[in-house]
Amino acid sequence: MLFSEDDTIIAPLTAPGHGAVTILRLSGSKSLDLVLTHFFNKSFNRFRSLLSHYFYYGFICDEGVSIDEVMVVYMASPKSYTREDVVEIHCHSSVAVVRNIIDIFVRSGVRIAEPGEFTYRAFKNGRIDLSHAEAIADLIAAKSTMASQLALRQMKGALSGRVYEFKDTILSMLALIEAYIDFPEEDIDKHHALSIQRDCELLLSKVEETLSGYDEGKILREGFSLLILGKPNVGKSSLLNLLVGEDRAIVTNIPGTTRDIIQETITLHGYPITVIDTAGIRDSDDPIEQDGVSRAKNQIGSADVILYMVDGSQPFDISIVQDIKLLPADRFIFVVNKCDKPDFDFQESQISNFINFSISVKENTGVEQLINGILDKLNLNSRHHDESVVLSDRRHKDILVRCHAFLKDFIEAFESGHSDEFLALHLREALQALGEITGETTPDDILNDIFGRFCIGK
Ligand SMILES: Nc1nc2c(c(=O)[nH]1)N(C=O)[C@@H](CNc1ccc(C(=O)N[C@@H](CCC(=O)O)C(=O)O)cc1)CN2
Ligand SMILES: Nc1nc2c(ncn2[C@@H]2O[C@H](COP(=O)(O)OP(=O)(O)OP(=O)(O)O)[C@@H](O)[C@H]2O)c(=O)[nH]1
Ligand SMILES: [Mg+2]
Repeated sequence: MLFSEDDTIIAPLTAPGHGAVTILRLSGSKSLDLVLTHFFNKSFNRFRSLLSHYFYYGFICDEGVSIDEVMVVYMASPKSYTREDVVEIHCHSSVAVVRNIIDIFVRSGVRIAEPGEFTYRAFKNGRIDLSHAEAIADLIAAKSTMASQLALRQMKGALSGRVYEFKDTILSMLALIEAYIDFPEEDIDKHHALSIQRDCELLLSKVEETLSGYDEGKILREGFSLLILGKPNVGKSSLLNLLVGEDRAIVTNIPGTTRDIIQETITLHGYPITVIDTAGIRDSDDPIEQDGVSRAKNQIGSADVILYMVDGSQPFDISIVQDIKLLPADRFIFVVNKCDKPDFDFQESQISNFINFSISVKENTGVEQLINGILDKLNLNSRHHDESVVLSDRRHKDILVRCHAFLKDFIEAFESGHSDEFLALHLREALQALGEITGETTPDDILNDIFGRFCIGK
């Protein structure tokens, strides 16, 4: 059982203790009556009723004692966030005031809402589907403009629109096949068979196209990590500072300056990026520095892109080749720094197998090309600002992969002339999978998990 659904619930929509005003939201059939009992105008008379969607000024009182000066808005069912009667009380943010007002309602039988419970009611009452609810959570968590735009597109139905379109196609194929189930002696006529085959192929390619946007969608939503590795003193921390736009890390000309992992999140070309600066890789007797070096190496497995930086004004250190062997070729870029120095002399042949960029952090040259190189490595430049990307959630991706497999099973069974019942089964499995995106067929434990991730008041 997820949440009980017929009681009236209350929670702050905003974080109490921060800012000037806190919004308390009540949802459920008792909301209006209970607020009317405690809401007085400036002459300290009770309001007899409230018009829906109008702001009212007044005082919340408890047994004749005024608790706070507030604004109240009533949203009559079904034109509200939850589709139930909703009343918002906009009160002052004092922790004491907020607690006192909530207490008044709890004493009258109102329950404190669980995280995600208002949105769950909006879902249960059919105002939004599940992918819309998930998009609301994404929007709240969005760290960059592009991530918030992506969430907003999903909220407006970009993903569910596609899912409903897929379902319609499957339903019409199913209708044709089911029509034949009642006449087992009849074979599917050529014309129908051709149209089923064509529809299914087209559908498969649309599902594939949607899936192909996932990598970019995931990066838009969650960003990616950029790990900076290299020998000591090559300019790793200087690059971090340049990208972040402030002196975040200590920079000195003493090799071994950085010891710990330093990470900062920035936005480049709209993508949220976590830049990770590390200790220079070398053998050292200093246990602190050694620990720093192993921390640096531990990041390799999880980083999305790895910059390996060398100092082009120094003779090529052969142990660089050893370092590079640790790095996954598909995720790493070689950067030669300090190209401003007169003794800069880097022999490309030494690393000719790798994509490489010459830069000067000091003079900020070559850095924009490097950034483009990083985005290329993640295939982001080519599809920049692509409105067609609608898939960013692992759950949705896994469902579409399952749906694709069921459709493949179907078309194979169809071409091998399996029974109509068997064919219909594959199509129903595909429909069932799609319903988990929009919420019609999502198991309760997954719903619990999704709504449990919301913050209080949502
Ligand atoms: N004061 C306040 N600000 C807020 C919210 C809120 O609930 N209260 N929101 C959320 O927490 C967000 C806005 N989202 C909302 C989404 C739907 C409805 C709503 O009432 N929808 C109805 C009626 C629409 C209409 O009036 O045309 C519906 O879709 O049927 C309200 C807010 C952000 N700002
Ligand atoms: N000429 C020149 N000097 C640079 C450049 N980038 C960094 N430096 C200098 O190189 C020295 C080392 O820079 P850091 O950024 O501390 O190097 P690091 O790789 O973080 O060093 P560790 O933390 O010791 O591993 C500093 O004196 C920087 O000012 C560059 O592009 N050109
Ligand atoms: Mg450093």
